[in-house]
Amino acid sequence: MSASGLPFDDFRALLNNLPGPDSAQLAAARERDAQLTKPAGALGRLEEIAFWLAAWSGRPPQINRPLVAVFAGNHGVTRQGVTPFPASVTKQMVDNFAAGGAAINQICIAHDLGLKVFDLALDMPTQDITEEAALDERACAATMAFGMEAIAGGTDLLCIGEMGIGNTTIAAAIFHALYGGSAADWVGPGTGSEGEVLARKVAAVEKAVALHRGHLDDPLEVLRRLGGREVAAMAGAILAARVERVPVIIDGYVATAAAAILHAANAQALDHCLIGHVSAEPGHMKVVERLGKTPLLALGMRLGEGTGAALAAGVVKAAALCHSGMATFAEAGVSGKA
Ligand SMILES: O=C(O)c1ccc[n+]([C@@H]2O[C@H](COP(=O)([O-])O)[C@@H](O)[C@H]2O)c1
Ligand SMILES: Cc1cc2nc[nH]c2cc1C
Repeated sequence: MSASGLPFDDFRALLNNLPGPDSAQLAAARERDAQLTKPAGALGRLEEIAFWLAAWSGRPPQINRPLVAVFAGNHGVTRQGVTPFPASVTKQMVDNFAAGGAAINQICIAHDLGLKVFDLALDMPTQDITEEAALDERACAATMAFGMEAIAGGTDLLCIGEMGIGNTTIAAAIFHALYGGSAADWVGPGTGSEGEVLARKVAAVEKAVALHRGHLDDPLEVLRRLGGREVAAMAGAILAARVERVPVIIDGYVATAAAAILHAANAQALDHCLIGHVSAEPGHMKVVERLGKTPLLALGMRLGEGTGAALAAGVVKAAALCHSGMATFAEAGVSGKA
C-alpha cells in the first residue's frame, strides 16, 4: 500500500504499466513447433497454448508447479434471500476442501495440481451491496494485496477459483455495472436459485447498481462497491501473476468477474490469462466474448471452486509436454513433406 495517497494508487499505477509478452520466447516456440513430428497445425489449439505459455512465462513452455488457488468470502447481500443455500456453507465447504472431500480435490489429484485455499474473514461478511459499498478502499486494496500472495510459494501455472455463497449475485452486479443491459441479463441460477429467490436476485442486482450509479465508471470502484473479498483477492492474484510471469487460467462466472474488473481498467490486463471453461451460468459466454476470449472447455459445469480451470490445466499441461517433449523430424528420422 502507498506510504501516502490513496490505497488504490499502487494498483492504478500497476494497471497502467503491465509487462508485455516475451517476444523472443514466443518466436523460439513458433520455430520449434514447426519442426515437431506432426503436420503443421495438427495439434490445433494446443499449439496456440504452447505459444501463449512461452510468451507469458518468458521461458520455453514447461509446467512443473501448477497451482489452484481458491479464495473464499462471505457476502452481506445474502440477507436479501438471493441464494438457496445458507452462508454457513462457505466455511463448511472450505473445511471440505481441507479434508479432501470436494470436487476440486479430485480434479487436482487427476491432473497433479497443487491446491491452496485462502479464506478471507469468513465470519465478517462484506456489507450488503444493496445498501452500501461492499468494502472501503483500504480493505479492498488490502485484500487485493493479500491475493497477490497466492503465488508467493512459487508456481508456473495459476488456476483461479473461488467459494462464496451469494457470489453469483455479486458477479452479476459487477457485469451489470461494467456492461449495462438489464439486471436480468446477468442473473442466472447460481447454485440453483429459481422462482422467488431468482426474482429477489434480479431485484438485488438492480438495486445495488442503481444505488452506486455515478461511481461505476472506475473499475476499482466497481470492485470495492459491488465486489467481495474473494473477488478482490482474485483480482490481486491475477495481477501479481502478470508481474511474476505466471500464466493464469480463470475458472467460471465468478472468477471471470474479478478478471473483468482488470480488463475494464486495461484491455491488455488479461493477455496472460485463459478462460478455462464456459460455465452453464447463462451470462458467462457473453462476458467471455466481451473479454475477447475463447473458453478452453464447455462441459456444462457450474460449480465454481476452480474446477473448470483445474480441468483446463490438464489440457495446458499436455500442450506444454507436447511442445517440449516431442521429437523433431530430424531427431526422429521422420520424413517431412515431399
Ligand atoms: O463460477 C461459476 O460459474 C459458478 C456458477 C454457479 C455457482 N457457483 C458457485 O456457487 C456459489 C455461489 O452461488 P450462489 O447461488 O450462492 O450465488 C459459489 O460458491 C460459487 O463458487 C459458481
Ligand atoms: C455444496 C456447494 C459446493 C460448492 N462449491 C462451490 N460452490 C458451492 C456451493 C455449494 C452449495
